[in-house]
Amino acid sequence: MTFDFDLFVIGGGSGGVRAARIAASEYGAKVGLAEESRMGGTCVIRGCVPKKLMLFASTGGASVAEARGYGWTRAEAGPFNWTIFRRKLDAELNRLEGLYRQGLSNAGVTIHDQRARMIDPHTVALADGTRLTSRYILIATGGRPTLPDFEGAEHALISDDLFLLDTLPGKVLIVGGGFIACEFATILAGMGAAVMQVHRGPHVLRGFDEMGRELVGQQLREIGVDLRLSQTIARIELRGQTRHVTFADRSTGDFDAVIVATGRHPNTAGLGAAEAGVTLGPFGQILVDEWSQTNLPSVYAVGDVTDRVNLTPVAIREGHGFADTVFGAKPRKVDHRLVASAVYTRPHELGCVGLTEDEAAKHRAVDVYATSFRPMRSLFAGSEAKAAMKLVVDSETRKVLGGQIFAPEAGEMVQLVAVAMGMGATKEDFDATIAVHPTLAEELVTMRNVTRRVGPHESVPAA
Ligand SMILES: Cc1cc2nc3c(=O)[nH]c(=O)nc-3n(C[C@H](O)[C@H](O)[C@H](O)COP(=O)(O)OP(=O)(O)OC[C@H]3O[C@@H](n4cnc5c(N)ncnc54)[C@H](O)[C@@H]3O)c2cc1C
Ligand SMILES: NC(=O)c1ccc[n+]([C@@H]2O[C@H](COP(=O)([O-])OP(=O)(O)OC[C@H]3O[C@@H](n4cnc5c(N)ncnc54)[C@H](O)[C@@H]3O)[C@@H](O)[C@H]2O)c1
Repeated sequence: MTFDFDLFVIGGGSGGVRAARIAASEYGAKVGLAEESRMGGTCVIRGCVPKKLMLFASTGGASVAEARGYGWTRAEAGPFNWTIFRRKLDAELNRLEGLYRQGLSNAGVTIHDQRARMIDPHTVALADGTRLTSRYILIATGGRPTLPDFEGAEHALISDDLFLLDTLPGKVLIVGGGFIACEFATILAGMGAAVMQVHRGPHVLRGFDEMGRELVGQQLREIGVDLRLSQTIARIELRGQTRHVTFADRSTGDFDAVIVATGRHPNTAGLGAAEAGVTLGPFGQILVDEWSQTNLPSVYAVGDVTDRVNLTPVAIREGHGFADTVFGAKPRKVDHRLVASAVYTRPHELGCVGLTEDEAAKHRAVDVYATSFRPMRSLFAGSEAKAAMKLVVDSETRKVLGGQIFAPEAGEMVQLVAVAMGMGATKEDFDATIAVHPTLAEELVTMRNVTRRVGPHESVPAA
């Protein structure tokens, strides 16, 4: 049987672009790709990249305050100009989108700037009605924000909208306690908005290590966010330009904008995958095996649409692994166990890798090494902000099972801890490493004493 393509990719985000480019440029496959919006997907256009640039912009005030603490007595940030930032942000995203397109074109990928839907295990239909056949189909359609079901939810913004604002709202309500809610509360507070954040649970960042959950919540309050825990939103009413919000406990508040960041779900609605015979999970995710293959031999899926670990580098690795396996005869699975990540809050961010203390202690005896201190740089400038680090160590094998870092640029540090842990480093390997001084990261190799022992040998007191 002949096909129009060897591979047809649905979705031009992190996973889809990488798979298409590698299959075409390294393995000579004839590849088509459909993207219904902008090339680059969530990360480049409405996720990691613009978010981090906004974060950098939001730290101007804090940097200047620190400079004053070092003797630059007349340092003054003045007001933040969103219009100038937006113009530069748009230009940067256009540049990056151009690079993604160029990369695909250079690799010989045929780009279709429209929505695609699956018809059968070898056929897709484009929005203009064109039908195309392919030996393999890769679904890489990502995820979409989940809107909670409350009255007036249509008056709320989602994270996609924040990069397109014409003006910065003065008074903002953020709903949620995950990555996105905590990062945007930090960003908007840094840019000068009055921010209230409501989260239904007792601590932000469900699923993270307790240490980080408590410290991020505390820091949000310290930077001026009015964090309300165990609280939810019941209704939004539009009163002129104002969002009048009623909370679950019947208290009310008026805001210029309400931002909902209550999770994301796999983007499979209207995709035709289920109708074509692909098995979906209960949340609409495409079910795949360790090779990213669905129940249909010709159909694979990578990235957020599979709801494994929803991060850009994971989607990229899955897309690359798929291309190597299917077109390069180099079978490559993705190991999802030791994926490091960071929550970009300020002044300290949270870097995490491996097991949390509670996860590790469920099945084995664990030694926890923890430290908390005021970093030299901010302390000198007059800040009381505390950094914290934790290593979770298997008592028997001495392997480091998890690392938590709450500090400036913790994402940069935890990346390197992940390398050591991937190589199976023990606590003694960390101890044998001579510190770089004076740095924050040296604490990772100088924590000598066990702070506590948890798990099956919990009764044994720490030395
Ligand atoms: C605000 C925010 C901040 C984030 N920050 C980080 C971060 O700091 N670090 C990190 O690692 N991750 C971050 N993420 C997560 C990261 O963006 C995703 O994990 C990553 O983009 C997933 O890549 P993907 O290829 O699976 O999907 P996506 O990048 O979402 O790409 C899917 C693409 O498919 C297109 N599409 C969908 N359906 C169709 C169709 N039927 N036809 C044609 N095209 C279609 C979409 O338009 C989209 O471009 C963030 C996410 C958000 C929302
Ligand atoms: N720095 C990063 O790497 C980064 C940053 C942002 C996003 N992301 C990715 O994007 C994903 C989505 O982020 P997110 O913050 O939207 O999701 P999340 O799953 O991290 O958090 C969702 C939050 O919404 C709350 N929630 C859910 N339903 C609710 C309801 N009905 N009412 C009130 N609260 C409700 C949850 O309790 C939770 O706190 C993340 O899981 C992550 O994979 C990564």
